[in-house]
Order: sequence, then C-alpha cells, then structure tokens
Amino acid sequence: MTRAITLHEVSKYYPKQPSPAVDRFSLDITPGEFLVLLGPSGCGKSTVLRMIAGLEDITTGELLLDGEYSNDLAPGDRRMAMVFQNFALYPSMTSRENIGFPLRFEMPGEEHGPRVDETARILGIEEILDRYPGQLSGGERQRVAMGRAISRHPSVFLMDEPLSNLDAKLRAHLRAEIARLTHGMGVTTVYVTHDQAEAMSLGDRVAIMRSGVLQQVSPPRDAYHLPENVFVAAFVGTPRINLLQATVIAPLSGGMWIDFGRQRLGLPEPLNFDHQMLRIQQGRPIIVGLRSEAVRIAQPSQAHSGEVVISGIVEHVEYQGHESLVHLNTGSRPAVVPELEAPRPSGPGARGGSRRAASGAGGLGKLAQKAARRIQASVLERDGSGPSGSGLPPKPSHAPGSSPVSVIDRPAAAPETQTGDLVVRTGPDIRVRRGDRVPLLVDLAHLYVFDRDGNRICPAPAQQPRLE
Ligand SMILES: Nc1ncnc2c1ncn2[C@@H]1O[C@H](COP(=O)(O)OP(=O)(O)OP(=O)(O)O)[C@@H](O)[C@H]1O
Repeated sequence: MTRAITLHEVSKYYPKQPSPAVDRFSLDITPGEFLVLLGPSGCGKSTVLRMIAGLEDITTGELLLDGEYSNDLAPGDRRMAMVFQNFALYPSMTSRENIGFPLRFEMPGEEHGPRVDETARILGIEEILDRYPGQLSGGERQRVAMGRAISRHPSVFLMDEPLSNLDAKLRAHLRAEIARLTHGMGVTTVYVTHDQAEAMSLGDRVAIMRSGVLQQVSPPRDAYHLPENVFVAAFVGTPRINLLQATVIAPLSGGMWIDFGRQRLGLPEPLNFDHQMLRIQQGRPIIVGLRSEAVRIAQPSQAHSGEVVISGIVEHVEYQGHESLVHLNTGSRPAVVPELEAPRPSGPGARGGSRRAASGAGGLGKLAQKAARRIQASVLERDGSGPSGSGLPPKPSHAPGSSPVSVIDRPAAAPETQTGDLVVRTGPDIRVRRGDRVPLLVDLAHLYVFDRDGNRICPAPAQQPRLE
C-alpha cells in the first residue's frame, strides 16, 4: 500500500539553464515516513517532488519505487496523489463531485458514494459536500482538495506547499490535521515547504536543500541542534541564529580564545574535546553561531559553570508578548549567508511572490544564485573586509576559563558603529533601554563554530576527517 521512494544521484537540467535545478540528489524515504523538503525559494524542492510524481523527466540518476527502477513509469501508474498550493478544484463541481472525480478513473463502474462519505468524515467536511468551490472558504477548499487526494487511497502523498495560501491560524490548524491524517493512514508523504517552522513541526525527517543540492537530512531536532553547516544553522530556527565572524587564538603557552575583534571568549580549561579540535583553526577565520537562547542578560556574578561573559549595547527591544528579543551591538562582525539575506518569505501567497522575486530579479537574482552555488564562498563578510583578528592580538593577561568572567573587554579603538549583531531572547518584562551596556552570559554548551567554508567544526562532526 505505502511505498519506499529512493532517489539516487538524481539531477535535473532545464533547457537553456546553465546549472542544474537539482544536483546529484540522493535520498531514501521509507514506507510510511513523513519527509519534508525544505529550502529557500528556487532551491529545487518542487522539481524533486515533480520528478517523484513523474511530471518532470529525470535528466540523470535513478528513481526507485519499492526498489524498482521507475524513471519512465507513467504518472498515472505510480499511485501517488498530489496536493498543490492552489487547491485546483473544478469550479462547476460540488465538493462531493470534486472528491469523487478521480475515482471515476480509479474505480470505473463502481459506486463512489461510500468512499466519498468516508473521506468527508475523516476530514470533517460532511456539511460542505453539496457546496461549490465558490461557496467555500480557503481552508474548506483545501480540505476538499485533500479529500480528493485521500479518496484515491494513494500509496504516496506529494504535497507542494498545500497551506501557503491560508492565513496563519488556519495553517497551524490544518498542519496538525495533515500530520494526524497521514500518520493515521500510514501513507508515505513528501511535503514541500519553505517554512522552517512548518517543516520542523510536521516532518519525521527534514531534507534541507540549497541551490539544488541536498545539505542535510535528519529528524527536525538534529537539524536544529546539530546543523551540518552554517546554511542549515541559519535556515532552521527562529529567531535566526546569530552568526559572528571570529578567529581562534591558541598560543603555544596554553589557553584558547575566540576573538570577535572587540571582545574575546575564553574557553574554559581543561578544554573539552570539541574545543581542543578548534586548535587547528588557530589564526584562521571562523564563524561562531549562537542561538538566541545560548546567551542571557545577567550579571557576571550569576554565571553558571560553562557560561562566560561578554557585553553588548542595547540597540532595540522587540516586545513579543510572551518574550522579548533584545538586539545588541557587541562590536562583532556578522557573517552573512547569501541566500538568506532577503527576509524569509512568510504568510499567504508568499511563495509565488518569492518565486517571482527570484526569477524577476534579473541580474541581481542570478548573481545571488551564482554566489550561492559557490560552496567555497558559502559565507560572506558583511563589510567585505578580512576576518577579524587576522593579526594576533596581544596575549591576554590571565588564563581563559580561570574564572567565569573570562572575557577580555578591550576598550574600543573607535566608536562601535555597527548595528545589532546579536539577538537575545529574554522574558517579556526585561527592563533595558536603548544605549544601555549590559553583561551577556554565553553558554558554551551551545556554542557552534563553522569553518570558513561553512562546515560545522564545533560540536565536532561525528566522523572526523582522517589526518593524512
Ligand atoms: N520549467 C522550468 N524551466 C526552466 N527552469 C525552471 C523550470 N521550473 C523550475 N525552474 C528553475 O529551477 C529552479 C528550481 O525551481 P523549483 O520550482 O524546483 O524551486 P522551489 O524550491 O520549489 O522554489 P519555490 O519554493 O519558489 O517554488 C529555479 O531556479 C527555477 O527557476
């Protein structure tokens, strides 16, 4: 009933496009799994989905369905049902007729009524079965569209941003319904979205794509806690992870610091394994990732073990009701991931807009895409200058980690002119004002470090590269 889907080194070149829309994509989806394809607009998610459906030819590579080579299988023979963003209901048919329509071909000559009624009951739409699409709300229309997919008892659901035309409340509601339905039916589901929150809440696993290339496949929790590279770290999680340019200082005489230019973090001694592995980065530019919950505003005397102190100047406080996000200037230089520079599309209809923006941006859009493909340049420096601390700053006067206050607050040579480089999550009642300098406690247990190419080096990857 439900199917295994394997994509092996699958690439897709569209005519007249210099680079592939999908580039050597390999993935095993197990029967009954809910797999989410996640990534920014134009990264190739829909193309992967359409190749699985048979709506798009595979240029190179193999698609296996239950282990059988299926590149050339006709779409109608794949027993897959697709749900799109734009509902695609027949306006002149009632909900009942829309849901029953595919059954005319799947069950010719048979009575469809019971199957339609069963589907309507599962979806809770019995009362709207005799209405036309024009008489339905967006959410009801999408339920009917899902009903049309479910009634066929497919072996695979393929969903392409099915909720993106709906308002936030309805999206959250239908998201829960989709999870309940697909898991209840045990049908393999591949779900496309650019909304990381949706992906994280729905997927058994999330496959994150960038410029046609698969970046990471993992359960949502691992994508958040163990991002394999800076792109995944930045794409997953709200507010976005703070990414700061830095250098490792590891003098032979001992100790290790992470230098942000104006401030340094001393790593507590004895160094743990992950921190020891940073020694080989000595003097090289790195990117430090700090999620908003890894830093708190508190007095140094309140530091727990594993927390070190830096400071920042309050730029802006974003009140969110249940919490506040405090934007601070620590005098560091933010690192930028090219595709994520534009605000993430969100809200109803965002997808079409973003697609237009991507394709219609002309030269700039293409340049951004080109930049994105250069894996060696996966992270840019915001001001275009070299990495901070490219010459070694003076040796600090005390050993790092010897006290919780192991940061060296160097007097700024010039006024701190950068805008907020660090966002910290706090309780809603925080009493800070713009311009206040506040102490920040950084929890080193939640420190991420990426090398210049954007690959995570702390926490150390499970498989260490072999030293030649
Ligand atoms: N029929 C086509 N002909 C040429 N190029 C195409 C075609 N369809 C898609 N593309 C290009 O292939 C790339 C991947 O497109 P795709 O629709 O798969 O991305 P996506 O991640 O689903 O984006 P979105 O979320 O905006 O829909 C894009 O650069 C897009 O412009």
